[in-house]
Amino acid sequence: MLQLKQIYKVFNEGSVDEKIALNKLSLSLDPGDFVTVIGSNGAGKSTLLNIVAGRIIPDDGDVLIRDKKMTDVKEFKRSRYIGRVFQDPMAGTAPTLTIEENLAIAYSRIHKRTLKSGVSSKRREFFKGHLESLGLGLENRLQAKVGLLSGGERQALSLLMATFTKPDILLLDEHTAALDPSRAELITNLTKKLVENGNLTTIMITHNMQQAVDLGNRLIMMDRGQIIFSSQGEEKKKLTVNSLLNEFSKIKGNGALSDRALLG
Ligand SMILES: Nc1ncnc2c1ncn2[C@@H]1O[C@H](COP(=O)(O)OP(=O)(O)OP(=O)(O)O)[C@@H](O)[C@H]1O
Repeated sequence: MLQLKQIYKVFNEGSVDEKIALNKLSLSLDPGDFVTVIGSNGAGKSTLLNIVAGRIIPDDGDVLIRDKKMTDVKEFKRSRYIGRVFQDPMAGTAPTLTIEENLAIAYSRIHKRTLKSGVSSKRREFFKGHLESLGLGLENRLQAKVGLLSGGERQALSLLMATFTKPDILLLDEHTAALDPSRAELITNLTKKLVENGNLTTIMITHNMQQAVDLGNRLIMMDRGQIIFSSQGEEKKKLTVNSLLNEFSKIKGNGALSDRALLG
């Protein structure tokens, strides 16, 4: 579904601030793969997502989605293939528009010709059905302005908007990090459900090791622009936070490394 081939990205090349963000990174995801991404600050995790989304163009290497080269496909065009949820609950939705208007915009991303002024009753029922699946009662607040929702509700809506159009790739950029623990748990559970139901190919960055271990069928650890550890299938199911920390210490050759060193 997604292939990243030898992706190389350097910022401020040739200056004292030169930073190799991704160093010939390769990754291949099958349909339905759900990979959690961990790594220290500056490891290149966000750059990776930005390159998949088309926000950043790599200096070298290829991005392929469904075997189609994305090199010349601009970010706004890629949004047809890609759903994304950011850390900031304010980032994925329009506050001055209603819940159903926000959903209509997300829907129009893939069904261009169906964008009309107003929302038809059939479409409204469709939206309601999806909102019900969140279990937050938002299906009864279709006309509420999104700016009035709580951070957790807004992030749940962002998640729904990013997934209900069944994107080829779902990108989750620390999307639970800004929420309080109970809301974060709610969004984590919703993520699990929506990804499983839609069999969505997903990349999720997290600084929460437990979340990285619990979610998905694959896990990668990044450091200095490279994947330094990767686990999947049965092996991934057996991972624990401690075994991951041990793995990181072994690779970095420093037994004294702490959770904090890995998570930044
Ligand atoms: N637009 C940019 N200009 C210059 N340097 C950048 C830019 N974006 C990222 N970098 C640098 O590239 C490296 C990788 O950054 P990136 O944000 O991808 O890391 P990250 O793993 O997501 O880190 P964090 O966990 O702190 O968010 C860092 O050293 C960062 O300072």
